[in-house]
Amino acid sequence: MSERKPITLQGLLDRHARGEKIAMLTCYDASFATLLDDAGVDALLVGDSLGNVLQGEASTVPVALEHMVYHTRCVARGRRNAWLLADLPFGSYQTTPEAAMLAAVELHKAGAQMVKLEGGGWTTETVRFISQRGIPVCAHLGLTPQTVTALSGFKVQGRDAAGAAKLKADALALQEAGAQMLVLELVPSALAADITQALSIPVIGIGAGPDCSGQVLVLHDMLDLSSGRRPRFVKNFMQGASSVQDAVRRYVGEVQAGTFPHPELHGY
Ligand SMILES: Nc1nc(=O)c2c([nH]1)NC[C@@H]1CN(c3ccc(C(=O)N[C@@H](CCC(=O)O)C(=O)O)cc3)CN21
Ligand SMILES: CC(C)C(=O)C(=O)O
Ligand SMILES: [Mg+2]
Repeated sequence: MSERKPITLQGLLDRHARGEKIAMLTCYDASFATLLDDAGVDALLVGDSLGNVLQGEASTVPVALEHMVYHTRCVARGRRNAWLLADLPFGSYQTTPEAAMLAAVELHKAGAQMVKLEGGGWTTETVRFISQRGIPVCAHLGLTPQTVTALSGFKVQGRDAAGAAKLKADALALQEAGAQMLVLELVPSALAADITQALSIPVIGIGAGPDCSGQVLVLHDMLDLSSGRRPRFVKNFMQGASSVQDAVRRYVGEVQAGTFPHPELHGY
């Protein structure tokens, strides 16, 4: 692994063009950044899920920009080669594209190579604004946890024909607006496959079936460190693993081979 070179945006898009799956995990500190990177993880996401797994909050809503900047800096110091993304937290991009840009600049200066924001059609203007000004953007559709209140819970999205059509139209609009990656969360596998086929940018799934361009999980979930109920899309990679490093290597191997997620065990 040590001969790996830092992944650039072009390198990531080239891998996608060759049909290689992208293995992403969330990461919040320097120690794990180095471990995950050495285990072959392609992309590290400083997720606002740190609100849940680090801060003990019930949702990602309370997470502040300063928290995201702090953890992005921690991960950036430990990272060697993996592509580094960070979530724009709730409130930092909803008001205006200008406000979103200022928040994106803070994350970018802290080391994030790409910023991720949640939401459909209304975010296209913001995605265009940020990406045109030099910071790569990842969109996030399907279950958007920051709007869990309005969505009335953590539920599968795009189940009916109208919802599915809206999701696909939003995905195409976001790609057109300059998004260079899309996270698709908690949608039926067939819909995720259809959207992945329709887009040229990589689509990273979480609870979206095996036919995406790559996968992401929350680190604490796949290492079985999250107490309580686990969503069905999670697999415990510590089961049968000899170490954390081994568990992460297995995750990378299964994502690259297309054997995780299993359509019946982890799909909708
Ligand atoms: N630890 C952790 N893991 C995550 O995957 C995660 C976070 N935190 N925080 C932010 C969001 C919230 N996410 C969630 C939260 C709950 C469900 C959930 O309860 N899913 C159920 C019901 C789905 C349904 O049937 O509608 C499931 O069985 O998957 C899914 C995703 C994903 N993200
Ligand atoms: C689950 C991923 C996609 C995320 O947004 C997060 O960890 O915050
Ligand atoms: Mg997030």
